[in-house]
Amino acid sequence: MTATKCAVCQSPASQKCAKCFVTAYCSREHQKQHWKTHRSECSPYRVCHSAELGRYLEASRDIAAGEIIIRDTPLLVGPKQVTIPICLGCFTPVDGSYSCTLCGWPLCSPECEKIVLHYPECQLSRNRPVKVQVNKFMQVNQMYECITPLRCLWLKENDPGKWTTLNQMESHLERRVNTDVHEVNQANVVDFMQQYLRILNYSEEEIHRMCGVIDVNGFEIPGPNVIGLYGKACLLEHTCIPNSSRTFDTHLNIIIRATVNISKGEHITTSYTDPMWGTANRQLHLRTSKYFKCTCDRCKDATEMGTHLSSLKCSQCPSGLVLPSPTPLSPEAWICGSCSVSLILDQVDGYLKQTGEKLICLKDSPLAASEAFLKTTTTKLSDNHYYRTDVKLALAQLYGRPGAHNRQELKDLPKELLERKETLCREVLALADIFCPGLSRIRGLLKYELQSSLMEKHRRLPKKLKTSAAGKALMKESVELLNEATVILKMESPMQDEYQLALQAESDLANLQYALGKKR
Ligand SMILES: C[S@@+](CC[C@H](N)C(=O)[O-])C[C@H]1O[C@@H](n2cnc3c(N)ncnc32)[C@H](O)[C@@H]1O
Repeated sequence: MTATKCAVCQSPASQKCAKCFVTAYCSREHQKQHWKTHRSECSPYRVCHSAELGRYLEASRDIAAGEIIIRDTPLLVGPKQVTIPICLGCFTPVDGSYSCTLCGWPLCSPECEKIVLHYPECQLSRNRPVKVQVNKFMQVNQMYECITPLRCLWLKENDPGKWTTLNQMESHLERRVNTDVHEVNQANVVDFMQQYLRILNYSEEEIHRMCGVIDVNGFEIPGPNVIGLYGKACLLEHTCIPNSSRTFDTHLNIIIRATVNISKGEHITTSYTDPMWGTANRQLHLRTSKYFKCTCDRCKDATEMGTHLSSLKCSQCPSGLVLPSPTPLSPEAWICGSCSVSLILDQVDGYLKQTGEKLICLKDSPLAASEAFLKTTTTKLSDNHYYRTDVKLALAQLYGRPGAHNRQELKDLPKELLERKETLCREVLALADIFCPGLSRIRGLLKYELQSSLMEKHRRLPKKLKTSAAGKALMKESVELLNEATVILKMESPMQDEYQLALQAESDLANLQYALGKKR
């Protein structure tokens, strides 16, 4: 990532731009000469290092919300470790009807055989006396666990620059040894590569290191079951209230944008987990897959910035909330803030596990089952509890969207359900404002849903009320929400459903503006 050649004359460079710390020069004269070109591209970040975080990114100047901070091409992309058989050229599911004529790995067509992405495993799998044979389709197949590590290892001989970048990435290998994940990788990646594919030119340690690099640094690309490794974006540190968002373009480049204004000197952060999860779940995910303990302000605060996203309701006193104590980072018990009643950890974990299982069953049930879940959990979970918020988010999006179990269109939704949609949108949006502030995807989605319910409410007003002060305020709020939703969702990748919603929002906005213009 760090340039070592002068950006002007390509000779060895000893000085770097003091703003971005990325572009390098051999002399002050060449730096001055280059400034006219460099000014517009001067990176808005610099790479820093600390004992706690390792490498991280800091804003080298003020960055405005919405600005692109990083646009990074992948070092490599490959299937996620756990996947059904997919084409190793275009990543669509395969059924075995076509296989690579050179190596035997299933592909979807002869065209995909020519896709360069497939070269690494194709070349490396040819040591076998007979071609690779895959027999299990449409179900998770462990044979694919070796593909992305192989694509990393192949760079050793074929692209030393990328190989160096991969080896600078954190693998946490020493912490993975003797864990379940290491054991599984030994069997499904190392042994499989050495015994089945007969690939013997990489050490066991190198293979395990690449498995670690993928787990710690890989970005899941939405949609095609694919993970990507990116040399710059991997330097983003985690916080539980991030100031950037990520999306991918159709070439699988990653795009990191500021979701809020970031001042010069502030760290640029992302979230490795879902910011709408509660602290215990975020901590568990970070500990077991990224190998660190997050100590951000949110994680240290048992109330999660006053939202009580993880709190329970006390069964012994009317308004008490039960919180992890003495700190959510290492709880020893859960204690009511009002009456001090104490619950042991196993009791809380057991109840949450049971409730989580009920929540999973709601996925294909009628919306009334989700409402019943909210009703029954109201005495035990805080109003904003993450389980309840998860259900509210789903309901906020599903009310007014026709589908299974006779789900109705917005125009047919009974008045009380239209109001319910509005309430749910507002409740979840208030939490997203705190945990995913600014131009985040979830806020864009919720703003779109909220405006649709307000617009429908306005449509149902009697004619004379439409032009009353209340009617106008309703329309004004809807238009503002639609505008904001369009701006946010338009930043999404065209591969994402949200982008389609952005196009819908844009067309709704144009129609609305036309209609309003006509009325004036
Ligand atoms: C994707 S890498 C980030 C770049 C990494 N710091 C480096 O030097 O290559 C993820 C790793 O960075 C470290 N890290 C990121 N965010 C952190 C945080 N908030 N607290 C502590 N460590 C963090 C952890 O070691 C984590 O496994």
